[in-house]
Amino acid sequence: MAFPYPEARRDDSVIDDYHGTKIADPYRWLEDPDSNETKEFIDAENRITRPYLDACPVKGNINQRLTELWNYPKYSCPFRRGNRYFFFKNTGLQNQNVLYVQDSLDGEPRVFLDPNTLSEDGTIALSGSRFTEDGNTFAYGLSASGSDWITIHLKDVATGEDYPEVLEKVKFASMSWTKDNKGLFYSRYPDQAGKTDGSETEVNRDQKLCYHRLNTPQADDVIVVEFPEEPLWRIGAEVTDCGKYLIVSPVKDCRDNLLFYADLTKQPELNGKLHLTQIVHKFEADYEYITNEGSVCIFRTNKNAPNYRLIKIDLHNPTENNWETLIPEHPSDVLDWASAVDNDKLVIHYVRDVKSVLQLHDMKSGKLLQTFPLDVGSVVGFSGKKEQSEIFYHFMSFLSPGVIYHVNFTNQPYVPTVFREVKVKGFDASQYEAKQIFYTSKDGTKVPMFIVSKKGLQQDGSNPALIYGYGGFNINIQPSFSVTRLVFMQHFNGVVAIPNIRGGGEYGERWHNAGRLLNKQNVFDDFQAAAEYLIKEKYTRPSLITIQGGSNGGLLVAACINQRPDLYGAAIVQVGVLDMLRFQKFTIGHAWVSDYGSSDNKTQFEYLLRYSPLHNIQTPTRDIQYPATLVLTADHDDRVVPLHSLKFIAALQHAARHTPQEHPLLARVDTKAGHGGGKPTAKIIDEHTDILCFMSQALGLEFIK
Ligand SMILES: O=C(NCC(=O)N1CCC[C@H]1C(=O)O)OCc1ccccc1
Repeated sequence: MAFPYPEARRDDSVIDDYHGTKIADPYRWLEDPDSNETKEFIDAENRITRPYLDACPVKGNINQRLTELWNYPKYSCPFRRGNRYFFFKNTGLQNQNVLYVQDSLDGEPRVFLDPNTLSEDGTIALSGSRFTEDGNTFAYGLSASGSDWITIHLKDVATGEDYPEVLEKVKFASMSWTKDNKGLFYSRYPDQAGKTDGSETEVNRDQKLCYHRLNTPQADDVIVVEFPEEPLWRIGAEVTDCGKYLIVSPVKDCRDNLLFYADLTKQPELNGKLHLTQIVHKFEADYEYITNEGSVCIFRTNKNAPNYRLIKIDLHNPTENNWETLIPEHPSDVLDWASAVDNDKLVIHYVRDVKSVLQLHDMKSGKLLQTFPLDVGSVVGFSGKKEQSEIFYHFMSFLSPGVIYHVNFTNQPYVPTVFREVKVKGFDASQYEAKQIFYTSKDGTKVPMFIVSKKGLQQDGSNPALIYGYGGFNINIQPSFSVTRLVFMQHFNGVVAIPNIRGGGEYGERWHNAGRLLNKQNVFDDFQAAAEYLIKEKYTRPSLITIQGGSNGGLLVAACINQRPDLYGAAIVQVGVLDMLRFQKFTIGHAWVSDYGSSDNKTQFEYLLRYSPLHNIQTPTRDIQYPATLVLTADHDDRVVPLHSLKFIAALQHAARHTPQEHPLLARVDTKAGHGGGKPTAKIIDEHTDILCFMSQALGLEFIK
């Protein structure tokens, strides 16, 4: 079916010079989100995509099943603040989760904050929140249309009334109250010319750490930390459990941070710049504050420990040769997070071959006290505090949406009890199976992969497969429950495959380093080898494979269809990073150089040019054409600005015009939506309906009732 793709103007006068190499960028004009020409291009793309998706004969069935299965109650772990309990709940199809408050764990829940009342279409979302130590004041961020920008609001917990002030120009902010409950530290950007609603592309720079006193205007806030000579740094800050110190952790990209601390008892007035003592002087590792006993702080770090370890740093003598190891690096398990509980214990989450392990350790000695039993899956939620004698944790797997466990430390032995178990109407987990296999990648590396499907599927190559990948930024893709994948398995006999490709953090820093900078091609090789494994083992065949990824995963999918268009039947490229020569010029893109490098560096430019999706588009021939490809983005995505997707689809459609390319190459550009965070349920279901419709249409998949 030849498509009348929009004819996007090609401005051949735009030629960039990278270290002597000339690179054309004919769709540079698509980088202006506000030009009429860009808006018309977006409308033209949606005008061909919408009818194609709506023509899907089983769209109604797909949408109905997604909606039915989605409609199960979702809960967060309860958490205690002051003398109240709180928890998030979604009855099933609510656009945004609702925050409830109880006077006791089995008290009658009352709505505390319902973001659904803040907008008709659910596009106002809660994004970050912090209670004061006494639990009487609640700071919360609101984001609109999926943007990373938030406004901070302050609510009196007892009355539910908001204080008058609203804190603006906040993004990538840590919020941390002083223990006197009178104010909070937060990070903000300076006022900038032009709009800041998330549809702009200007670089985020010059972030400051401020202190806000409750019930005063933001204009009176004080800049307490800034690094004016480092405009790209983001400033993390956290008041220690004891309230005496402020830990300040600047980060310049997406890994490694410095460490400073301020003794708040020596500068309690907080009316100017804080005096900082520097602890870590080089960007060479991650350091994350866990808790402290007096001046001795516990940090999680990968310094000399690629699988991470816990160390103790005495703020009174913080030089590295005085650091002590509290919990040494495990030879294979990755120390993913740690949390102080019950005054003298640490709950520690490990990732072992991509599966969760949850342990209790003695805070003083580091000694293992107990391992909490878990099925194969992930701990996706946790609540507990140093001074509290109970914890909750939320377990999830491919086939279970969630069990919340409760552990009370007031009596031995510490036995987890089921606090809440959620069932999904119309889903019988016993009909499905999830397994983990290890396959061999191009360079011989063993890569784990989860394979989930109906039990008893014939391995005769006749099943459609959906391969999802990410592959970057030290992110672990652990088992999770997905209604959309359930519909694909139940109604298309689909096989869902999740390869844990390099670039992620599944095997610590080594795995991350093996998939970034000049090793990035390993990520694509791993993903392509996953498809080849599924074909060889007769789970599926190329024309029935869909590959899917978002953001860095969108880069993965787009690079893979450029490199191996023959291997797949369909490709879903969500909010992808697709112009690898220019990503650092927009919003927070400069932070990604830790994984990608930068075209400003000659060696890295030459490497980036070899895989950048926008710069490696092939011309389809009779023998080899692109798989059916759907590129998705949205107008308020200020994490990965939509220009990546717009330039890519324009170039792809241009390459395909007047060639034997028959499979559709389409773009779906949503409005009042962003990178994904905070997306209302209605929009998520619409988007997933479209994705399954695209797969069904493109691969000719029959819907099994
Ligand atoms: O840019 C990122 N993270 C990396 C990111 O979002 N990436 C990296 C590549 C594209 C996109 C993605 O994969 O989602 O985070 C910015 C941030 C958020 C919160 C606090 C501090 C800093």
